[in-house]
Amino acid sequence: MTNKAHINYQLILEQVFDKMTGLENSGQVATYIPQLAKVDANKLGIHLIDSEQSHYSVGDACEKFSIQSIAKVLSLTLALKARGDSLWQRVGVEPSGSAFNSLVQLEYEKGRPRNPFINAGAIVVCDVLISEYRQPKSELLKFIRALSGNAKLSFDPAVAESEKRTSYRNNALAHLMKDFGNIDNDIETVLDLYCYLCSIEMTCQEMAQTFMYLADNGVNPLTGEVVVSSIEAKRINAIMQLCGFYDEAGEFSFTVGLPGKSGVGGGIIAIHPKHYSVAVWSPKLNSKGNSFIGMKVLEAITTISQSSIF
Ligand SMILES: NC(=O)CC[C@H](N)C(=O)O
Repeated sequence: MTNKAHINYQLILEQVFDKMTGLENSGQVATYIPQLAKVDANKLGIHLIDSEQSHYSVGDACEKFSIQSIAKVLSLTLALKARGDSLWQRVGVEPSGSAFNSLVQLEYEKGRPRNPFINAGAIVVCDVLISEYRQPKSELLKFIRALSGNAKLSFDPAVAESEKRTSYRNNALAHLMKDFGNIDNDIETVLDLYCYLCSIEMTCQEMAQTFMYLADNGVNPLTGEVVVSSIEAKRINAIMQLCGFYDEAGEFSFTVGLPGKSGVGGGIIAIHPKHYSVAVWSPKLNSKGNSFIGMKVLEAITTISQSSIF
């Protein structure tokens, strides 16, 4: 990796953090998963790791939160390792332009989700993981623990069970896809894995570390292990760029200019390939389900440091 030498990221993060405390946050915490509504809405953490493995941190960067849809990048990576290019027969790589849990396109497009980051696509990816692994939950944890360097990372069963009880839309998506022949396994088993996947908890620091393989051509910089080929890392970043924010992917590209992925827990991961990975957490969401302050933080970081991919 090359380094954007001499950028003082710590100073930039502190500047950005101060700027955010003065900003009105008109977002709302997600309440449709009841357990998520219990979070302290005023948290803000940012953590950046550069190409030399230097860490920069401000605010609540060491507090755990529910990573929700950000985990879909990790399940996709594991499924790609198992299936390679044949995975794309089941799920596409086009932006949806729709909400993360929308049903509309799925019927028109015969049960093949537009991409792996909308709920329908991530549910198909979970179906693939169940077909590939005897114990997909442990396999996922093993994979994510190796990336993060933390052998204790885990699911939050309270969040997973809370989501399972209220997962009406995800049930509808899974049933529709089963009808089109795009779900092989039992729907309850698939949704169980999906809800546990979304319930993984991490701190901003752990998240920035976990995703460093996408800043480092597919290599886990902690171990030197090749997680995916550089071509696959490029492709995953490309899908994040185009699909990581649902119907706000254009806005994220426009204002931030990095591949990224959001979750309804208020987290966002963004990658500057070959330079850094940055995680931000602020629980209140805008109307598209993306962290209101998180988007502003990343816009400020790429603007002040003049380091976007564009
Ligand atoms: N955008 C998200 O983070 C959504 C994930 C959430 N678990 C859901 O399925 O609704």
